Amino acid sequence: MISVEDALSNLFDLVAPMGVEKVSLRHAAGRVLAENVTANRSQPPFDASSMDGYALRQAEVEPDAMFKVIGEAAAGHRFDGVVKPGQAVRIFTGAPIPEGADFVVIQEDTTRRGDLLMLGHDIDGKTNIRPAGGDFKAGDAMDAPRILRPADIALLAAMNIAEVPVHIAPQIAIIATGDELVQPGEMPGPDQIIASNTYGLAAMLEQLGARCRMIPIARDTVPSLTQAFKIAQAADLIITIGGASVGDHDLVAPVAAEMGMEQSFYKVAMRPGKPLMAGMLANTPMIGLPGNPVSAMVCGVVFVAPVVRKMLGLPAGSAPRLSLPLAVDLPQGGPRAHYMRALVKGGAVLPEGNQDSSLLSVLAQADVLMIRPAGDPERQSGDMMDCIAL
Ligand SMILES: Nc1nc2c(c(=O)[nH]1)N[C@H]1C(S)=C(S)[C@@H](COP(=O)(O)OP(=O)(O)OC[C@H]3O[C@@H](n4cnc5c(N)ncnc54)[C@H](O)[C@@H]3O)O[C@H]1N2
Ligand code: MOO
Repeated sequence: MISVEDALSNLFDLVAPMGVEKVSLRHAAGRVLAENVTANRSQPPFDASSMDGYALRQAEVEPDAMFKVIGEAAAGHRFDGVVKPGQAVRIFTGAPIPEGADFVVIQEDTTRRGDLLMLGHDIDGKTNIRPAGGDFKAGDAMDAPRILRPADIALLAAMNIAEVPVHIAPQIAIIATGDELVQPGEMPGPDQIIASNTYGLAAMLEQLGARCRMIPIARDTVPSLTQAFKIAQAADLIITIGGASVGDHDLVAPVAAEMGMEQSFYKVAMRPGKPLMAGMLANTPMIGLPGNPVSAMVCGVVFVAPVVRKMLGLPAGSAPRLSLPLAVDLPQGGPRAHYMRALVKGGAVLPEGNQDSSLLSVLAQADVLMIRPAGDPERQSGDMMDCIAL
């Protein structure tokens, strides 16, 4: 049995970041930027008015000063002439500042009659001009890697980057194993249940940006599992669920071995999730998750999601932690790290009463996984605990 940390580091050794493809900006949200990109232009590309008003010379601003309005500058339509002493140009937000002007008086501070403009008495020193390149300059970079958020998409658009280099989404094959399983929506026999954790895992990994393919359920026979592995082999990562333990029908390890899998490790000192295995099947990394629904989902959070993040080009690291005070006292922990389903109440973390690894209802209402390291001592209410948000 190896530690969670060693298991994760072994898993990172099995995978490499995916290659790069260009996608249109419209399809880049949520993808991982793969190369630094640089702005094709500056924004704003010219000194621009930030208000509706009049462009003139700041040196001439004083109470009751009079100007002659000689033209208009609107967004998309600059004023071509030069503003000379005693002159002003009607200007609107977003318009280029005309040559000669260095100040915009907002229209609320003016009185206009025909071509004549008179300033009011309370004009402050704010120029109301956005300088050229004040947002970003041509050549400014957005650095990779980076998960592109909506604000990044807006920035890339303003930089006039219509095609974005992103990491190719890994294709993940998910194999459920077991004679007892049917797909959601099917009619289960009297001894059967519905495959659930495969769906939870696919949702988790697709949310990160992977593409998941549900392989037909492998039955508890060597030919059926062999067939499932063959179908899955074109994927970038194979995940099996179930059949990982020591029972007579737990065939994942022997069948994978028969097919030439180079095992990286088997069994991790954690609960739930002990019978986790991983290795290379031909050239495809494979992770075998335990079948208990909560075990598979916890292993998804602790191991598979970080592996997928590495494949997506993000830094290899464990799931992000937050630190929360414990709401209750806890007796000494066991020899395996315990990833406890827990609620967050009033800012404190409260482990749920029943930690059985079959209880999806408990997992679904949990806010965090609270981590008790292997050999954790007795804990008092108020002790700070590492948690992973769910
Ligand atoms: N003698 C021992 N028995 C078990 C041990 C052990 O160390 N010694 N470990 C236990 C632990 S811990 C776990 S976890 C399970 C893992 O077993 P498997 O990975 O072989 O999983 P299965 O036996 O196939 O299934 C376990 C359980 O989960 C249900 N299951 C399986 N796949 C799915 C699915 N896709 N969706 C929903 N539910 C699924 C399955 O019906 C079983 O109820 O082994 C313990 N036993
Ligand atoms: O480790 Mo099992 O995954 O405890 O239920």
